[in-house]
Amino acid sequence: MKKEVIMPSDKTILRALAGETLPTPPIWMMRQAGRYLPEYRETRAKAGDFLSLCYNPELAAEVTLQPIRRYGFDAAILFADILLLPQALGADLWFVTGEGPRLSTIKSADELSALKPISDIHDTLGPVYETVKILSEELPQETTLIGFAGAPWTVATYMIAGRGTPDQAPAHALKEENQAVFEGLLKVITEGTIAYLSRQIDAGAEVVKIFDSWAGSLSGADFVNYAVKPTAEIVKALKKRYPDVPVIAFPRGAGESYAGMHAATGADCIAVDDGVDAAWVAKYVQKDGCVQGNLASSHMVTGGRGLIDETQRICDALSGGPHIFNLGHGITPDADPKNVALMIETVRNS
Ligand SMILES: Cc1c2[nH]c(c1CCC(=O)O)Cc1[nH]c(c(CCC(=O)O)c1C)Cc1[nH]c(c(CCC(=O)O)c1C)Cc1[nH]c(c(C)c1CCC(=O)O)C2
Repeated sequence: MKKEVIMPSDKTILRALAGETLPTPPIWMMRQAGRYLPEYRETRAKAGDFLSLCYNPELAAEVTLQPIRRYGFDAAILFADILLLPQALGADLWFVTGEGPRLSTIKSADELSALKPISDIHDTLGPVYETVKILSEELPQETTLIGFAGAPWTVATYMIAGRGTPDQAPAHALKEENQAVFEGLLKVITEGTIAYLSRQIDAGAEVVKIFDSWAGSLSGADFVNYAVKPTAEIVKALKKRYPDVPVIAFPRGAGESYAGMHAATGADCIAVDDGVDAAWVAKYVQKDGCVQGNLASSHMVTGGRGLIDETQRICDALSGGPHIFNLGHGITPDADPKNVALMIETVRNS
């Protein structure tokens, strides 16, 4: 039988990113490959630990595909982590079970200059590009492949503190106490991210997303200089090389500063967290282009009528423009896989 050929422009995620208002929003979910899925836990156990999974192209591709098989999401996101880039730059990286990441820290000019040159990062990141390549061959043809990296500020907060922090205090302290080292580190991460995302695109990523998970802890001029500008620089460099590859920017916690972010960053789509109301997003953000979001991930734990009503409310509020349905942040390990199916069913019948 002749296989129906789906052109890239028929992929719903790419159509939304190009600015099209679709009758039903396409959907994917942050951390869709993760610990809430028994099949993920099984593959992770086979890999040994989280980082071994990230650097094993066959198994990383397998966990990326699991939520696509189970749910038929419209996009797959490469399975990797934003902290692989610091590791590729020479930082030590390990994960403490139940606690999160640990890294060697960068706080001085000497530590900054001891990082590897950008051209060396691909030695470490090669397996990630291989994962992308496998996925671009194995994904269903209607599924869009998203590559990603962390935004410089967010990655810097981990490199400076050596771990996740509730308030990013060590990064704020370095910013005040040694601006040259702080800005030098952002510059290295910015250049590394451009190189890293370029290789992901070369390997087959059709969209890239920049995660600025801690953007919300910057305010005023700092928000502009350290969240908006580095992301804008990455977008500009990628657009120059790959004018047709859409970029999603996620300045989490930006609040009112989400307004104007399309123009400020040059991104095709702004992902919004659940700290802003969908009706507000429609009026002040979606008027400028595609938006992605923003169901609170707690609904994946609680489910029921609350999940259905809130999903419908978000779909309705954002139905007048380009919208990709997603959570406001990653799904948590305690989520019930049945609630994910309920969310998808609700979106597709909205
Ligand atoms: C800040 C950040 C990190 N990583 C990431 C961010 C930005 C997004 C966000 O704010 O959540 C991004 C990320 N991390 C992971 C992905 C894969 C793709 C996806 O499914 O979204 C993506 C896009 C896998 C992962 N990254 C991590 C896991 C869990 C690891 C495990 O299996 O034990 C997964 C599936 C580990 C990780 N990685 C990181 C932390 C703080 C942790 C520990 C917290 C936790 O355990 O959830 C750093």
